[in-house]
Amino acid sequence: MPDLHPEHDLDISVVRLDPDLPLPSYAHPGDAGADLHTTVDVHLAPGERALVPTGLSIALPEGYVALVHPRSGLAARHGLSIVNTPGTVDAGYRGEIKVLLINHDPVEAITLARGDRIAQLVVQRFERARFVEVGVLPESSRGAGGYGSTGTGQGS
Ligand SMILES: O=c1ccn([C@H]2C[C@H](O)[C@@H](COP(=O)(O)OP(=O)(O)OP(=O)(O)O)O2)c(=O)[nH]1
Ligand SMILES: [Mg+2]
Repeated sequence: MPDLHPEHDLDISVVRLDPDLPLPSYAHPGDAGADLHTTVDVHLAPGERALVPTGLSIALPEGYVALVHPRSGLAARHGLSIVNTPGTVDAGYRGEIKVLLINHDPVEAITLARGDRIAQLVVQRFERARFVEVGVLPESSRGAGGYGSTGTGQGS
């Protein structure tokens, strides 16, 4: 798959714990999410969840995080999602990346086969914050408004 901007690519070391399954891969140039595969067959009854192995361990450079996101097609068609979406893979984590899948469909079971694409990994830079305690916060236009404070219509 040709890259849109190969100069922007970031090398990430990957160990395949299951050498028969592929590395994470982007379906199209410019995609944010690289697909992850299950190494096992999975059967999820309605409402059931399972921690599913991907057969991958990675070493992210410091200052990067990998987020495990659901795939929208599986979500729309079958109600498949991730309990802790997005899952957070820390830069120091060397264990196997796992996906906490859940079947949100009220009646249909979901069956996945070893090798199926179950989630997508988005690699991002992040800021490490220093939490500086103060007595009073600077004012802002929003203030403490939230949870629907601006309404649900077309606006003012
Ligand atoms: O969807 C996920 C979420 C996390 N992890 C791995 C990588 C991450 O670095 C580690 C810990 O995740 P998190 O911090 O979300 O879990 P925790 O419950 O806070 O556990 P811990 O106390 O180990 O941080 O588990 C995954 O493989 N998949
Ligand atoms: Mg944690």
